Amino acid sequence: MNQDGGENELCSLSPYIISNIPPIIYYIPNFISEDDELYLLKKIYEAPKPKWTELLNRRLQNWGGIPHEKGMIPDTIPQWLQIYCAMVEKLGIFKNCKPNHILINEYLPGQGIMPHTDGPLYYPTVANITLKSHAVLEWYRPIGGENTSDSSLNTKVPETSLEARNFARILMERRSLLIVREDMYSKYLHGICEIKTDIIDDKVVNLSMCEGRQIGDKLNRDARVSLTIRNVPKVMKNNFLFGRRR
Ligand SMILES: O=C(O)CCC(=O)C(=O)O
Ligand SMILES: [Fe+2]
Repeated sequence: MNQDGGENELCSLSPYIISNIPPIIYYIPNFISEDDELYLLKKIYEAPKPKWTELLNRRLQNWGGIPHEKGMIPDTIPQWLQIYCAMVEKLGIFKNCKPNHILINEYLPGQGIMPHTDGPLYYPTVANITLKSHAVLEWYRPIGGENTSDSSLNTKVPETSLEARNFARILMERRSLLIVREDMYSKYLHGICEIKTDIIDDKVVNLSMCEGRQIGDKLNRDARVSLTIRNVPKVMKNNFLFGRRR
């Protein structure tokens, strides 16, 4: 897409809004080039081993500081990541603030992330770049958040089950950008299932934006690396870190 800045950056994103879900998610295929993807992967895998935090179902690199209720102690973001933060910032999705935090997740086939919301430590907009392999992001209503006015949603499965609360799937292809804001950020939960193959079905709400994909496709996962780019509004000032200056 054209990444030139301008007065109406958000308007230029309107063709990328995913319809038939609550506001707002933008899906931008081919946001970065193949060369950018290779460059990012090279830099990510060059990071020293201690930069990785191993979790049970994925591993991650944290850049920019550790978000904290009392304020994040800011850490330098390397130039190779700042380039992509700037590309995202140009879209005009962070009003009066800039991306200052990047989480890099690596998922092997069969790994995923539990349903969650990103929470109040962040400005309520998240941008996510997918590298190396696709993923399917599952969306869930919160418990007690069922829409009873829609009879098609009435099923025999109790609404407390994850299956019953799962109302949409988004296919994130490699090199794409996903932007989540508003109710989809603050109200609904997202997660990635711990499976090795994704089956494309009619719950995939952005299928028409994914060239060459159709219902029934079986997509085997490779290792996927994602960049989650956010703003942490509360940051410690230097003089808090080193005591009061005299
Ligand atoms: O890897 C992804 O695409 C999702 C990551 C995520 O949800 C998070 O880091 O909060
Ligand atoms: Fe998340």
